[in-house]
Amino acid sequence: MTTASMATDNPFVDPTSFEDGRGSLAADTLALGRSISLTLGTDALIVLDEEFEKRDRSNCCGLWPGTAANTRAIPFYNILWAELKDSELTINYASPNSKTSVRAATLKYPIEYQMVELVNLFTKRLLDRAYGESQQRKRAKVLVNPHSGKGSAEKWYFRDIEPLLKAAQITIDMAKTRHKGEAVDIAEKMDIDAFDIIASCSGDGLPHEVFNGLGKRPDAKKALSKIAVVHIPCGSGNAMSCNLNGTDSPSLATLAIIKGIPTPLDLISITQGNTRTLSFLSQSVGIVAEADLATEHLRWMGSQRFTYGFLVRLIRKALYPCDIAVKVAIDDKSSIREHYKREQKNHEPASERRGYKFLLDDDASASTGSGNDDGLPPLRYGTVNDKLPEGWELAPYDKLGNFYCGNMAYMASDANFFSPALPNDGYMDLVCINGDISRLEAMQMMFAVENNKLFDNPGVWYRKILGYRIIPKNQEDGYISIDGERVPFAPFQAEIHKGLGTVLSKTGHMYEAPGPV
Ligand SMILES: Nc1ncnc2c1ncn2[C@@H]1O[C@H](COP(=O)(O)OP(=O)(O)OP(=O)(O)O)[C@@H](O)[C@H]1O
Repeated sequence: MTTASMATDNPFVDPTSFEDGRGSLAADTLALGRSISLTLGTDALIVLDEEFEKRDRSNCCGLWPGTAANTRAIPFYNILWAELKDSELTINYASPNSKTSVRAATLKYPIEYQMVELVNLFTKRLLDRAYGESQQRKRAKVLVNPHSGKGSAEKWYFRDIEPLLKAAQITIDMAKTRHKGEAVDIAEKMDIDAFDIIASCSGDGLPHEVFNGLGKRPDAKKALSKIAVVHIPCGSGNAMSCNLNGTDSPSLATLAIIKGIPTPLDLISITQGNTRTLSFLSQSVGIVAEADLATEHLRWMGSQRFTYGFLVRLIRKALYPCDIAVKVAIDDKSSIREHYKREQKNHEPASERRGYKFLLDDDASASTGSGNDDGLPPLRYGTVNDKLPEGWELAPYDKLGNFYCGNMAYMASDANFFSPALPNDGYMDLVCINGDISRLEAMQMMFAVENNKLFDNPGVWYRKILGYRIIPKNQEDGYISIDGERVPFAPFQAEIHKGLGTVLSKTGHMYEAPGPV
C-alpha cells in the first residue's frame, strides 16, 4: 500500500508494485506521484492523496470513516466507472451524502504517457473488482411515472438517479409515462436486443405493467428472460425495491441496480373472466386489499395510508367469506423453515446461474391449456373458467379476514410479511388469517410483521403453494388487489411459473429480507 519506493527512471511508477510473482503486470498499487497512490485493497479502492487532508481541513465532511486524513477507502461496490481518457484517469464513484443517499463524485488524475499501459491495466482490474458478476455499461430503458407517490419521481430522477446512471456509463433511453397502461405498450413494443434492463422510477404499479407488456409479446419467454425488470422506488408502494435492492431510497436503489446480479424470478399467471395477466408481487382479498385500494384518496399520507386503512378495518373486524381451492406444496411451518434454509445454502454457483440467457420453464411442457412455444408458458392447471383441476377441492373460508399470497418477502419497507419467500423456488407463499380474531390478537399480528415474527404467530396459517382458485361469496362488492392494482371483484385462479421473469438482485438468489426466525 505504500508508495515510498519510486523507480529511478520514472518518478511516477513503482514497478515492484505491479509484479504478481510471475513477472507479469498485476496492478495492485498505482503510484501517481510522491503524494498520490491508488491501491486495490480487499474490498475497497484505497486512495492516498495529500490533497484530501488539505480539503478536509477547509470543509470537513468525514464521508469515509476509519481512514487517515489523507486516505479514502472507497468500497468497490461504490465504484461506478474508471477510465483513462485524454491523459487523465477518471474514477467515478458513489459518495455517501447522508445515511440514506449517495451521489456521484469523481476523482481525476493526470497521467504521464509512459504510464498509459499500466493505468489501463489498473482500470480494467478495478472495474472487474467493482462489478464482479454484474454487467458493466448496461443499456437501460428508463420509465418515470410523474404521478407516482406524492409526485416527486421526476425531481428525484434528475437529482438522484440519472447522475449515478450516467457516471456508471449506463446508456439511458428515458420516457415519462403519460397515462395508465403506457408502460405495458412500451415493454410490449421495445427492441429487446437494444436493452439489458427496463427500470421503472415509480411505485410497484409500473413494474407490474412492464412484466405484463413483456408477457404480451409473441416472444414473451425470451423477452422475460433477457430483459431484467428493475425498480427504482419513487412511489407509495415500493416493495420490489425493498426486496431486491434492500432499500426504498432512490439513489441507493440506483446503485444496487448498477451493481445488480441477474436473478430469475417466479411469475404468477392470474386468470379472471377471459383475461390472463402476470403478477410478480402479491394478490390479496380482504383487509390488505381494502387497506391499499380503498385509501387512494389518502395519497397525501404517503405509505402511512396503508397502516391507517388497515387499522380502520381491524377495528371493524371485517369478514370476507370465500370458497378457496389450493394446490399445496408445503403445508407446515417447520418444513417451510427447512426448505428456506436449504435453498439459502444450496443456491447454484454464480458461474452456473442464469445471466441474460434464454431459459425455458421445463415443467411447462407437461401442461394443458393455452400458450405456445414462444409466448407465455401454457397453464398447467387451466383457467378459472375450466373445471377444477384434479385433486383440487373448494373449501369454505367463511370467517376469512385476510387472504394474502406473496411472491416476495417485504410488502412495504417495514412489512416483512412473507419472510420465507424466495425469488425462484417455484412456490407462492400463502397467508390466511381469520377475521374474527380479537382486536388485541390482530394488533399483535400487526406488530409481529414489523418485528419479523409474523410467520411464527399461531393465528397465521402459512403454506407454500403452486396454485389456487378463489371465489368471493356473500359480498356485493369488494376489493381484490393484484400487485397493488385493483381488479374486478370476481373469482380468479393463480398458478406459478418457476423463474419465468428476470430481475437484478444484490445476491443473485435471495431477497434482502431476514428469513423466518
Ligand atoms: N402520467 C400518469 N398519470 C396517471 N397515472 C399514471 C401515469 N403514468 C403511470 N400511471 C399509472 O399510475 C399507477 C400507479 O403507479 P405507481 O405504482 O408507479 O405509483 P404509486 O404511487 O406507488 O402507486 P400506488 O400508490 O398505486 O402503489 C400505475 O397503474 C400506472 O400505470
